[in-house]
Amino acid sequence: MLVYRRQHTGDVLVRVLATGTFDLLHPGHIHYLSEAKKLGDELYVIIARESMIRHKPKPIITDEQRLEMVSSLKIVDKALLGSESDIFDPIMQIKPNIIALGYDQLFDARQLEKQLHSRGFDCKVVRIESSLNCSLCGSGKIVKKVLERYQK
Ligand SMILES: Cc1cc2nc3c(=O)[nH]c(=O)nc-3n(C[C@H](O)[C@H](O)[C@H](O)COP(=O)(O)O)c2cc1C
Ligand SMILES: Nc1ncnc2c1ncn2[C@@H]1O[C@H](COP(=O)(O)OP(=O)(O)OP(=O)(O)O)[C@@H](O)[C@H]1O
Repeated sequence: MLVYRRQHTGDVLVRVLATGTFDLLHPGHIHYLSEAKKLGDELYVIIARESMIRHKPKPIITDEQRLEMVSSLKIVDKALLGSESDIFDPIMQIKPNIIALGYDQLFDARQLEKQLHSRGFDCKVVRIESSLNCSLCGSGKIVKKVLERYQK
Protein backbone atom coordinates (compact mmCIF):
# COMPACT_ATOMS: atom_id res chain seq x y z
CA MET A 1 0.00 0.00 0.00
CA LEU A 2 1.40 3.41 -0.99
CA VAL A 3 1.91 5.98 1.76
CA TYR A 4 1.22 9.68 1.06
CA ARG A 5 2.26 12.39 3.51
CA ARG A 6 1.12 15.96 4.10
CA GLN A 7 3.87 18.32 2.88
CA HIS A 8 4.58 20.33 6.02
CA THR A 9 3.56 18.02 8.87
CA GLY A 10 4.47 14.63 7.37
CA ASP A 11 1.08 13.20 8.46
CA VAL A 12 -0.04 10.13 6.52
CA LEU A 13 -2.75 10.89 3.92
CA VAL A 14 -5.29 8.43 2.54
CA ARG A 15 -6.09 9.01 -1.14
CA VAL A 16 -9.61 8.06 -2.22
CA LEU A 17 -10.77 7.70 -5.83
CA ALA A 18 -14.38 8.18 -6.98
CA THR A 19 -15.65 7.80 -10.54
CA GLY A 20 -18.71 8.54 -12.61
CA THR A 21 -20.27 10.40 -15.51
CA PHE A 22 -21.51 13.47 -13.57
CA ASP A 23 -23.72 14.70 -16.39
CA LEU A 24 -26.06 17.44 -15.03
CA LEU A 25 -24.74 17.62 -11.44
CA HIS A 26 -27.31 16.89 -8.72
CA PRO A 27 -27.40 16.32 -4.91
CA GLY A 28 -26.98 12.51 -5.35
CA HIS A 29 -23.52 13.20 -6.80
CA ILE A 30 -22.66 15.42 -3.83
CA HIS A 31 -23.84 12.71 -1.43
CA TYR A 32 -21.64 10.09 -3.15
CA LEU A 33 -18.57 12.34 -3.28
CA SER A 34 -19.00 13.44 0.36
CA GLU A 35 -19.30 9.83 1.55
CA ALA A 36 -16.23 8.90 -0.54
CA LYS A 37 -14.23 11.79 0.94
CA LYS A 38 -15.06 10.60 4.48
CA LEU A 39 -13.09 7.40 3.73
CA GLY A 40 -9.82 9.34 3.59
CA ASP A 41 -8.12 12.71 3.27
CA GLU A 42 -7.76 13.46 -0.44
CA LEU A 43 -10.52 12.93 -3.02
CA TYR A 44 -9.60 12.27 -6.65
CA VAL A 45 -12.37 11.89 -9.24
CA ILE A 46 -12.25 10.28 -12.68
CA ILE A 47 -14.80 11.66 -15.13
CA ALA A 48 -16.07 8.99 -17.56
CA ARG A 49 -15.41 9.75 -21.23
CA GLU A 50 -18.41 9.98 -23.52
CA SER A 51 -16.75 7.48 -25.86
CA MET A 52 -16.60 4.87 -23.05
CA ILE A 53 -20.27 5.07 -22.00
CA ARG A 54 -22.18 2.22 -23.59
CA HIS A 55 -24.69 0.94 -21.03
CA LYS A 56 -26.79 4.12 -20.88
CA PRO A 57 -27.48 7.17 -23.07
CA LYS A 58 -24.45 9.34 -23.80
CA PRO A 59 -24.14 12.42 -21.55
CA ILE A 60 -25.64 15.74 -22.67
CA ILE A 61 -22.66 17.74 -21.37
CA THR A 62 -19.19 17.47 -22.95
CA ASP A 63 -16.27 15.69 -21.22
CA GLU A 64 -14.47 19.02 -20.64
CA GLN A 65 -17.51 20.79 -19.15
CA ARG A 66 -18.27 17.87 -16.78
CA LEU A 67 -14.61 17.96 -15.70
CA GLU A 68 -14.80 21.72 -15.03
CA MET A 69 -17.92 21.36 -12.87
CA VAL A 70 -16.57 18.49 -10.74
CA SER A 71 -13.15 20.15 -10.39
CA SER A 72 -14.81 23.23 -8.91
CA LEU A 73 -16.42 21.33 -6.02
CA LYS A 74 -14.89 22.16 -2.63
CA ILE A 75 -14.69 18.52 -1.51
CA VAL A 76 -12.81 17.44 -4.67
CA ASP A 77 -9.03 17.73 -4.50
CA LYS A 78 -8.42 16.72 -8.11
CA ALA A 79 -10.65 15.65 -10.98
CA LEU A 80 -9.41 14.30 -14.28
CA LEU A 81 -10.80 12.88 -17.50
CA GLY A 82 -10.76 9.09 -17.73
CA SER A 83 -8.96 7.08 -20.36
CA GLU A 84 -10.67 6.42 -23.69
CA SER A 85 -9.14 2.96 -23.96
CA ASP A 86 -8.12 1.40 -20.63
CA ILE A 87 -9.78 2.30 -17.31
CA PHE A 88 -6.70 1.00 -15.46
CA ASP A 89 -4.38 3.68 -16.92
CA PRO A 90 -5.63 6.62 -14.79
CA ILE A 91 -5.87 4.41 -11.69
CA MET A 92 -2.18 3.50 -12.02
CA GLN A 93 -1.39 7.21 -12.45
CA ILE A 94 -3.44 8.33 -9.41
CA LYS A 95 -2.46 5.33 -7.25
CA PRO A 96 -5.36 5.61 -4.77
CA ASN A 97 -5.38 3.81 -1.42
CA ILE A 98 -9.15 3.32 -1.71
CA ILE A 99 -11.57 3.21 -4.66
CA ALA A 100 -15.15 4.15 -3.70
CA LEU A 101 -17.83 2.65 -5.94
CA GLY A 102 -21.25 4.31 -6.07
CA TYR A 103 -24.35 2.46 -4.83
CA ASP A 104 -25.45 1.52 -8.37
CA GLN A 105 -22.16 1.28 -10.26
CA LEU A 106 -21.91 -1.87 -12.37
CA PHE A 107 -18.57 -3.02 -10.98
CA ASP A 108 -17.87 -5.88 -8.61
CA ALA A 109 -15.66 -4.64 -5.79
CA ARG A 110 -13.83 -7.93 -5.15
CA GLN A 111 -13.24 -8.56 -8.86
CA LEU A 112 -11.88 -5.05 -9.36
CA GLU A 113 -9.56 -5.53 -6.39
CA LYS A 114 -8.29 -8.78 -7.96
CA GLN A 115 -7.75 -7.12 -11.36
CA LEU A 116 -5.72 -4.38 -9.68
CA HIS A 117 -3.78 -6.92 -7.66
CA SER A 118 -2.91 -8.87 -10.83
CA ARG A 119 -1.42 -5.62 -12.19
CA GLY A 120 0.79 -5.44 -9.10
CA PHE A 121 -1.30 -2.74 -7.43
CA ASP A 122 -2.74 -3.06 -3.93
CA CYS A 123 -5.87 -0.99 -3.32
CA LYS A 124 -9.04 -1.43 -1.30
CA VAL A 125 -12.34 -1.21 -3.23
CA VAL A 126 -15.41 -0.30 -1.19
CA ARG A 127 -19.00 0.45 -2.09
CA ILE A 128 -20.88 3.50 -0.82
CA GLU A 129 -24.14 1.71 -0.06
CA SER A 130 -26.25 4.74 0.85
CA SER A 131 -28.05 6.78 -1.75
CA LEU A 132 -30.07 9.96 -1.84
CA ASN A 133 -33.63 9.40 -2.96
CA CYS A 134 -35.15 12.54 -4.39
CA SER A 135 -37.13 13.21 -7.54
CA LEU A 136 -34.23 14.84 -9.40
CA CYS A 137 -31.28 12.92 -7.88
CA GLY A 138 -30.23 11.21 -11.11
CA SER A 139 -29.08 12.66 -14.44
CA GLY A 140 -31.58 10.44 -16.28
CA LYS A 141 -34.40 11.73 -14.04
CA ILE A 142 -33.50 15.35 -14.89
CA VAL A 143 -33.48 14.60 -18.63
CA LYS A 144 -36.86 12.86 -18.32
CA LYS A 145 -38.38 15.89 -16.57
CA VAL A 146 -36.99 18.31 -19.18
CA LEU A 147 -38.43 16.16 -21.98
CA GLU A 148 -41.83 15.95 -20.24
CA ARG A 149 -41.95 19.72 -19.86
CA TYR A 150 -40.82 20.74 -23.33
CA GLN A 151 -42.40 18.01 -25.43
CA LYS A 152 -45.88 19.19 -24.46
C1 LIG B 1 -12.16 2.40 -10.80
C2 LIG B 1 -12.83 2.93 -12.03
C3 LIG B 1 -12.08 3.56 -13.00
C4 LIG B 1 -12.71 4.05 -14.15
N1 LIG B 1 -11.95 4.65 -15.11
C5 LIG B 1 -12.56 5.12 -16.22
C6 LIG B 1 -11.79 5.73 -17.27
O1 LIG B 1 -10.58 5.81 -17.22
N2 LIG B 1 -12.48 6.19 -18.36
C7 LIG B 1 -13.84 6.12 -18.47
O2 LIG B 1 -14.37 6.59 -19.46
N3 LIG B 1 -14.58 5.52 -17.51
C8 LIG B 1 -13.97 5.02 -16.40
N4 LIG B 1 -14.73 4.40 -15.43
C9 LIG B 1 -16.18 4.19 -15.65
C10 LIG B 1 -17.04 5.37 -15.29
O3 LIG B 1 -16.62 6.05 -14.16
C11 LIG B 1 -18.52 5.00 -15.08
O4 LIG B 1 -18.59 4.07 -14.04
C12 LIG B 1 -19.16 4.43 -16.29
O5 LIG B 1 -18.90 5.17 -17.42
C13 LIG B 1 -20.67 4.39 -16.14
O6 LIG B 1 -21.20 5.29 -15.31
P1 LIG B 1 -22.01 4.81 -14.00
O7 LIG B 1 -21.28 3.60 -13.48
O8 LIG B 1 -21.87 5.95 -13.05
O9 LIG B 1 -23.39 4.53 -14.45
C14 LIG B 1 -14.12 3.91 -14.30
C15 LIG B 1 -14.85 3.27 -13.30
C16 LIG B 1 -14.23 2.78 -12.18
C17 LIG B 1 -15.04 2.10 -11.12
N1 LIG C 1 -29.06 9.67 -5.85
C1 LIG C 1 -27.81 9.24 -5.65
N2 LIG C 1 -27.40 8.89 -4.42
C2 LIG C 1 -26.14 8.45 -4.20
N3 LIG C 1 -25.21 8.30 -5.16
C3 LIG C 1 -25.55 8.64 -6.41
C4 LIG C 1 -26.87 9.13 -6.73
N4 LIG C 1 -26.90 9.37 -8.07
C5 LIG C 1 -25.69 9.05 -8.55
N5 LIG C 1 -24.87 8.61 -7.57
C6 LIG C 1 -23.50 8.15 -7.71
O1 LIG C 1 -22.74 9.18 -8.34
C7 LIG C 1 -21.79 8.59 -9.23
C8 LIG C 1 -21.91 9.21 -10.59
O2 LIG C 1 -23.19 8.96 -11.09
P1 LIG C 1 -23.48 9.11 -12.63
O3 LIG C 1 -23.36 10.55 -13.00
O4 LIG C 1 -22.59 8.22 -13.40
O5 LIG C 1 -24.96 8.59 -12.76
P2 LIG C 1 -26.37 9.19 -12.36
O6 LIG C 1 -26.32 10.56 -11.81
O7 LIG C 1 -27.04 8.13 -11.50
O8 LIG C 1 -27.07 9.33 -13.76
P3 LIG C 1 -27.81 8.30 -14.71
O9 LIG C 1 -29.24 8.61 -14.53
O10 LIG C 1 -27.29 8.66 -16.04
O11 LIG C 1 -27.41 6.92 -14.26
C9 LIG C 1 -22.08 7.07 -9.25
O12 LIG C 1 -21.12 6.45 -8.44
C10 LIG C 1 -23.44 6.95 -8.64
O13 LIG C 1 -23.61 5.74 -7.92
